[in-house]
Amino acid sequence: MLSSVAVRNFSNSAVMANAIKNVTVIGSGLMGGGIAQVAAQTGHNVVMVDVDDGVLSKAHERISTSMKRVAKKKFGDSQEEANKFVSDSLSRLTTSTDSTASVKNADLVVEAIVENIDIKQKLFKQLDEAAPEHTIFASNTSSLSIQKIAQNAKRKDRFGGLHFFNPVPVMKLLEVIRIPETSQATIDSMLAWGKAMGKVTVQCKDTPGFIVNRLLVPYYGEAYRMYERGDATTRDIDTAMKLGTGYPMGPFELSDYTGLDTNLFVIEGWAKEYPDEPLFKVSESLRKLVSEGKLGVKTGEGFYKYNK
Ligand SMILES: CCCCCCC[C@H](O)CC(=O)SCCNC(=O)CCNC(=O)[C@H](O)C(C)(C)COP(=O)([O-])OP(=O)([O-])OC[C@H]1O[C@@H](n2cnc3c(N)ncnc32)[C@H](O)[C@@H]1OP(=O)([O-])[O-]
Ligand SMILES: NC(=O)c1ccc[n+]([C@@H]2O[C@H](COP(=O)([O-])OP(=O)(O)OC[C@H]3O[C@@H](n4cnc5c(N)ncnc54)[C@H](O)[C@@H]3O)[C@@H](O)[C@H]2O)c1
Repeated sequence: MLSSVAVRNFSNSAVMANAIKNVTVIGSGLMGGGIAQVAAQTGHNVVMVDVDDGVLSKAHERISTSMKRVAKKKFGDSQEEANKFVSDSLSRLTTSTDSTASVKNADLVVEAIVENIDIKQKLFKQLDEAAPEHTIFASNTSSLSIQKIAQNAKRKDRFGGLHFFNPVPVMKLLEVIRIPETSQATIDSMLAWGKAMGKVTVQCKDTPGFIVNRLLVPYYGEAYRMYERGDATTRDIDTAMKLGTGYPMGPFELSDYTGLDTNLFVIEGWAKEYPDEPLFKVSESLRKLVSEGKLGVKTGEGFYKYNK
């Protein structure tokens, strides 16, 4: 069942025939859980997939908590409407540990599993054999090439990138990425779906980091080096960027928030693939913190300490 907002958005679009109703999200972690949540909230039928029921049950709990926050903001005055929003949204969300069975009715599959090229390629090869002809495949990868992820899938015209931002229920942006083979009909469907999800879409080619992460990596790198040289403290750099440019978090706060292991993994991967690019140089302070298990907010310490 599509929500009235989703229906209105689709009917405004030229791609009504390709409207996406059934969405399968593979991976129920930080990002997959958020994508599944927003898809269910905006009227899509969602199957959320992960490796075991324990992981799925924790994801379901996180989604339910986050939906209550969204509902409180949306229907502040009316507890009844808020409860209805949460229960209606949750009724559209089912879970599965069988990724191939989960795509049988999918119009769109969004992959948000671990950032590993071999595992992603293997998954899409299996899904390509199991999914209906019309199903669009998309990856939410932060740093890998969509073209490489799509390598083993035959449906390259129905393959692209849909890059969401953390926290998904709050961040308005969705990057829509095309590979050379992606058809215009696929791009149109992905753009219309992004709009139905309540996101603002931007389009770009399949280059490292797309738009946001391509700019974020050098920004982080310069901030880390400024701190390493002793030019300014982490606190002062963060304060400067928040009050001087209006960012909600400074580079060290944001690094701790996204996870220093994730940042290091991305930057190291690019440094290896593009050894002549000085903007992708790995920072020693980042390497040291990760080697000490200080991964940011999730471990209670990164560039800063947090109350767990
Ligand atoms: C090295 C390069 C690679 C990096 C790694 C990969 C990066 C990746 O690919 C791309 C990214 O994501 S880049 C990263 C991109 N991300 C950024 O750049 C993030 C930058 N930071 C921000 O935009 C803000 O600091 C936050 C929105 C995180 C928190 O907002 P705040 O005002 O500071 O603090 P607050 O008081 O907590 O929240 C206020 C209200 O927001 C709502 N709400 C919040 N979380 C929610 C949730 N999970 N559910 C539902 N609702 C949620 C809620 O209404 C809450 O009110 P409540 O009364 O408490 O319910
Ligand atoms: N964390 C971020 O800020 C962020 C932002 C944008 C994009 N991304 C990208 O999104 C993807 C997921 O990141 P995350 O932070 O949600 O990771 P995460 O570790 O929180 O979640 C990944 C989930 O995928 C599951 N999984 C692993 N292999 C699987 C398989 N074969 N089948 C089904 N489930 C499987 C894991 O059990 C885990 O629950 C990555 O590609 C990452 O680069 C991350």
